[in-house]
Amino acid sequence: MADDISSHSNDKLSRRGLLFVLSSPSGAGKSTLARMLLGADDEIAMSVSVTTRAQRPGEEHGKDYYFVTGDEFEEMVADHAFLEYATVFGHRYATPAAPVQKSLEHGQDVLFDIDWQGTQQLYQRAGQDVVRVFILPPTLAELRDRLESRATDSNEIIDSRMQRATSEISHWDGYDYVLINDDLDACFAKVKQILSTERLRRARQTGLIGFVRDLVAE
Ligand SMILES: Nc1ncnc2c1ncn2[C@@H]1O[C@H](COP(=O)(O)OP(=O)(O)OP(=O)(O)O)[C@@H](O)[C@H]1O
Ligand SMILES: Nc1nc2c(ncn2[C@@H]2O[C@H](COP(=O)(O)O)[C@@H](O)[C@H]2O)c(=O)[nH]1
Repeated sequence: MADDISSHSNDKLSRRGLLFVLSSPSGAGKSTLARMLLGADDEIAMSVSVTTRAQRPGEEHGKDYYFVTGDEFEEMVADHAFLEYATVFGHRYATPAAPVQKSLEHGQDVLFDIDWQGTQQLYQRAGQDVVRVFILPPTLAELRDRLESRATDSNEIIDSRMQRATSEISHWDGYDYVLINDDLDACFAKVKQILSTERLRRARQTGLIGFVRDLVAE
């Protein structure tokens, strides 16, 4: 296991940046939106998760996920290396703490593509620093179409993801924003808008734009 994802000090998690979460039922488009955001915004870094699921064609270890065995995963749990972890579709997924801490220390916001269980855990730990965005497909039929046309999963896996979709959608009220990803560009524009609004809100809270207040007071 790479040192950069397993060595950490959880209790020193810096609070300077935003933890920006995108969740959705599988296939609604959160990874696509995440990629677009990373390409458009230098001030946000992706949190690369650890998983025990098999690598898909085209996925890169360390870029899309850190692919580990079940034993390696449980060792990292025992070492308190994770900010959150959950079982999704029968596989283990987790957010390594060390890279998140590093990004925050460098003044970057951090982007998470995690499920509702991980979002709840992150929110319990980091509270107001977390911005939670839930992405919905326009319809369940369209969700299936997207999973099929992505062509990364067998029919059996697609069926199981569709079966889980309704229960995942039932957690929408644990989120700060809910967006329908019908038109991709329109949805992306809303994601960017949410991020910039939340950055401004945070800057107001932390006094980073105190100089504006000083100017007005003069
Ligand atoms: N608005 C959209 N209209 C049509 N197709 C879309 C739209 N958004 C995403 N897609 C396509 O849908 C498929 C699923 O998208 P994506 O892989 O981003 O979903 P996901 O929510 O990250 O799924 P998972 O949780 O399984 O990783 C991809 O082929 C993507 O190109
Ligand atoms: N709680 C967490 N959920 C995660 C994490 N990384 C990904 N995920 C979620 O798992 C499903 C399936 O993802 P896939 O890439 O196998 O299709 C999806 O809902 C992701 O958001 C994580 O670190 N923690």
